[in-house]
Amino acid sequence: MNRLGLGDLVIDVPGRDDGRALSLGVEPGQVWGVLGPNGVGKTTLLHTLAGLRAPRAGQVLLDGQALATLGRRQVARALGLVFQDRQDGFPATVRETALIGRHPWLSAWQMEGGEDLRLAETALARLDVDHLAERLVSTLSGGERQRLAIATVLTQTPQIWLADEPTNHLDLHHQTAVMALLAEQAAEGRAVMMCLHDLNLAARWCDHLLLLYPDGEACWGPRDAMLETSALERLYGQRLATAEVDGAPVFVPVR
Ligand SMILES: Nc1ncnc2c1ncn2[C@@H]1O[C@H](COP(=O)(O)OP(=O)(O)OP(=O)(O)O)[C@@H](O)[C@H]1O
Repeated sequence: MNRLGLGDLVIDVPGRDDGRALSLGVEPGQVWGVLGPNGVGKTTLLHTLAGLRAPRAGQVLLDGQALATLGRRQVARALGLVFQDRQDGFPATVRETALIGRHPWLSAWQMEGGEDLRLAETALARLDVDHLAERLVSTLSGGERQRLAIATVLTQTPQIWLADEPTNHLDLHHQTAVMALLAEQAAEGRAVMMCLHDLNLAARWCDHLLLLYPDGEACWGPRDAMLETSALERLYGQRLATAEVDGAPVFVPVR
């Protein structure tokens, strides 16, 4: 299952009137960025797409089938989630945590095998946390935890990535490495949708954008059509100066 559909989807943002219904498809090979100010509903949207929260109206579709009608294991194999709230349930090492990504693929009492371990080791190395494999997760820094969360989803091998601020806590080098990884996932035929606060990362790495406005309005489409300065200024309530660097637009807040 590698196509995510939003069919007249109205997300349930507490205390807010219904916003514009969202109708779009996140196709294999596409990288979608969701942009909007604090509290507009970006996380709520991703949670709804993951089936963790019911929409007010409309539906989420995987390959045209309503998410609500699919089995949990089927959904867990298809969707990889990089979300913000992570709790340390019990003491686990970095390697053990990455291997949790294989659980949708194993039966209830099946132990991880050699191929599972290989996938985890490759993912840990890709996210530059392989040297921490024996460490307890509780001892990791914020950025190391974030990279482990992404390595765990990479170990899972989902066809669709849903990521809530995947560059959170990351230094500049690791921000770029993670965006490159997500772009690579798309180039290999997977679909990616992520929330971002950094407009410039979105402008450089996403090919489609969904803009969520505080009044419930929304617009979406190919990146170049969405990166209109006046629309972005209205989105954030912030004046912006623009330049072009390295072939991509760069937006800088104006005091
Ligand atoms: N359980 C809840 N009870 C009440 N309000 C909630 C609850 N969960 C979310 N909200 C509210 O819903 C709105 C949307 O929240 P959401 O986390 O989706 O926003 P966001 O766009 O991801 O914000 P941010 O950029 O700050 O991460 C916010 O105003 C938030 O306070």
